[in-house]
Amino acid sequence: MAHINIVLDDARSFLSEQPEKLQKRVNEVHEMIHNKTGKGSDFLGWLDLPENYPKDEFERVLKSADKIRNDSDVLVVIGIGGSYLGSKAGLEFLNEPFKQKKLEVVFAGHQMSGSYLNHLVSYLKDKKFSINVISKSGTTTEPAVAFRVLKKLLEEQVGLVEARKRIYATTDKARGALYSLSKEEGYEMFIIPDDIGGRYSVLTPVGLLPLAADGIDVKEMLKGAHDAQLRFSNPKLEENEAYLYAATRYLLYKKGYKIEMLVGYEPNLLYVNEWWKQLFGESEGKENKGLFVASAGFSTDLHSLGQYIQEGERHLFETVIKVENTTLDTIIPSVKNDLDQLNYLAGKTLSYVNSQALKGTMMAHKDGLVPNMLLSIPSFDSYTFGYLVYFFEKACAMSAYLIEVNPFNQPGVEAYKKNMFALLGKKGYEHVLK
Ligand SMILES: O=P(O)(O)OC[C@H]1O[C@](O)(CO)[C@@H](O)[C@@H]1O
Repeated sequence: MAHINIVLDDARSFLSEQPEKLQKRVNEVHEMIHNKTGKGSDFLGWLDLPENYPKDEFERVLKSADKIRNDSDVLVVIGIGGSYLGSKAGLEFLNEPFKQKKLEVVFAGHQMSGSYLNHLVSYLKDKKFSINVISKSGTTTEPAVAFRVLKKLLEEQVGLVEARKRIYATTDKARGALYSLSKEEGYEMFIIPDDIGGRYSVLTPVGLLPLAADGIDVKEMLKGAHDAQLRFSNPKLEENEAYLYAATRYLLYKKGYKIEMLVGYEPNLLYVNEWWKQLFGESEGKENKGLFVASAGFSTDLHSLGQYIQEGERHLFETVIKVENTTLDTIIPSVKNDLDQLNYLAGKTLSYVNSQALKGTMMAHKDGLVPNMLLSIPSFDSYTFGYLVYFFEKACAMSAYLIEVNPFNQPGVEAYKKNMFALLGKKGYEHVLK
């Protein structure tokens, strides 16, 4: 049975060719992925990771997570892009809003705001904290700067020896400044495998350590990913929802819909959107090709972007995530005088109202000539998160190969870095702005 359901009813009528017609091409790309013959095939380590997850490393992740919870009130996760978005998405997906936990997980090094870092330093001053610094290359400016500042703070707070026991480094197995520094200092180290790129790394220690430290059942998460791996190893479109999604978005793109919006109706999904945007944006946006990926949280954004989606330029389609069961709910009370005129909703749950908003919006957007796809997931649980991650990873590889780009590189992100380094006077970049 499919764990993610995909409903294409509101997309099909916009297509002249149906996704099932692409089966032959999908089979070819599937072979390319599984036989590792496509562009960038050195980066397919995520494909069977859930099945072959190294046991000893998994045990070390769990042990370190326990130690972090015992040592600290706060875990600072330092990383940017694929080195933080997956764990942030997982935390938001799985955690209950407003719940105070024994360990607080906060993020740093995901931007360059001096003000943010200054506030974080003040916040940490009278708290016990550990650091998980994550960088595959080990040389990315944002996390490196944040680490320099927070490492100093921790060393001043607890001394060099204890600080070394509270810093966990997740990086390459043999290269990069973070690798050398961590070896030198003797930090507990976790490896990001050579064949897994940053945006595909959430199921490696990149995501697992912060999530496990937060108390999330990462075993279940890997189980979900493993079941997705098994389901999506069959290329048949009628049994492979990841490929069906990829084929449909490809056909919509070919029809002139250049923007895909990922839409959720629960705030817990907001960072899944952010993670998904990096996954698809960095994988497909190259060689002047690729869907522009955007996102929205409804019904919030129906009161802002909703106007554009309904009546603006007709170049976008939506992929809507519906969560079938949210654990807690709110019943709308009945009031005597009905001054707010809401008694027609009395006794109904807010989830019911939300689901009618979803239905009504999909109908309205379809009428406004916006194709829609619906992905239903059962609930906010670790298994589903792992499953969803793998679903999008596999769909992304298929999607990028369908438009014939390398899903696993990101040459374009170097352009701004070169200019920035030249402007900052970094050695070796003097020629760039001449
Ligand atoms: O883990 P690293 O090497 O610090 O890289 C962080 C992020 O920066 C990029 O290399 C470029 O934005 C992403 O692909 C990556 O996820």
